[in-house]
Amino acid sequence: MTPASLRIATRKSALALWQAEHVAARLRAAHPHLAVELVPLSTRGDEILDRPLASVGGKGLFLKELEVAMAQGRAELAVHSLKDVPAELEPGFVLPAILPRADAADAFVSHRYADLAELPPGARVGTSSLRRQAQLRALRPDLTLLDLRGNVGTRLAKLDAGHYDAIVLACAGLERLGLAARIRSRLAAPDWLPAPGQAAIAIEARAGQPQILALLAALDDAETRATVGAERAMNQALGGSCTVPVAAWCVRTERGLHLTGMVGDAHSGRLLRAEAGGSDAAALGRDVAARLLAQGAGELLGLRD
Ligand SMILES: NCc1[nH]cc(CCC(=O)O)c1CC(=O)O
Repeated sequence: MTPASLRIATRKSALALWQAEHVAARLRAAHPHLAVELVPLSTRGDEILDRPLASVGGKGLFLKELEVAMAQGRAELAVHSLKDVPAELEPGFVLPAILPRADAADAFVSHRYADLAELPPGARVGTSSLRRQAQLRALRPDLTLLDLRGNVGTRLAKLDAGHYDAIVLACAGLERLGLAARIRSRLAAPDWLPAPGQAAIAIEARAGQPQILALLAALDDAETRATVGAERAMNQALGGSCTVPVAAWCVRTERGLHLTGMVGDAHSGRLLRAEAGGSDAAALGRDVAARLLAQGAGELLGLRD
């Protein structure tokens, strides 16, 4: 039986609520008779704010409580930033829809400086992402990298309070929150790569409910699924989650999918890069992962903790 209403489990940050509202609006537009409501919840990833996420460990820190809500029948779906979704889902869960990707670049945000090159030697840059730290180290070994956790608003407030000369955030998050004016410059491919799946919103639901999954699949964007699928397959083959210094960027060209991948070391700034083309997203992801491993990526990934 087709359900008359759907409940969306979401985190309570402004960005998460924006994304859940966006999905709710898209679902109402696709299914005019469907009632859609939000179920805001707190996750461990939101509560632990005093440590870098990489040190908290455990994949899916932002997902667990939302999956519990779905398992207990308190919600039919959850909305996530795809980059926070581990390459391997918990058993019994699927991603019936991946929405069209927004700007996947990172943003350089600063009051005094227009871009990375303008920063004076030793400038203080805030980010707790090992992926961003590794790329900053590689491009500017002189910088002082400082931890910066919290939701987007908290991070901007810490920059505004003078704790940093610049910070790095996702462009997509700033744009969704109406904060695009804070972007001084974009850190983008080919010089800089995003997290696998960055800027894509994913819907998660329990497997085995064909009617519900069919309603949700109406929002799926096949093109985004293919490109982020390659990025996530690469990450999975490297054993990655959002807490390892792995970056990936896949685009569609006239000749098919093209994937560039990177593995870095946040301390030394050593970066390994590989790229390849292909037609099958999963095979392409494994291909680029194998090229990175052949260059010694396993050692870098093992070194990180
Ligand atoms: N880790 C937090 C997170 N998860 C997704 C986004 C941005 C939105 C997106 O990538 O879809 C952010 C904020 C950031 O990295 O600045």
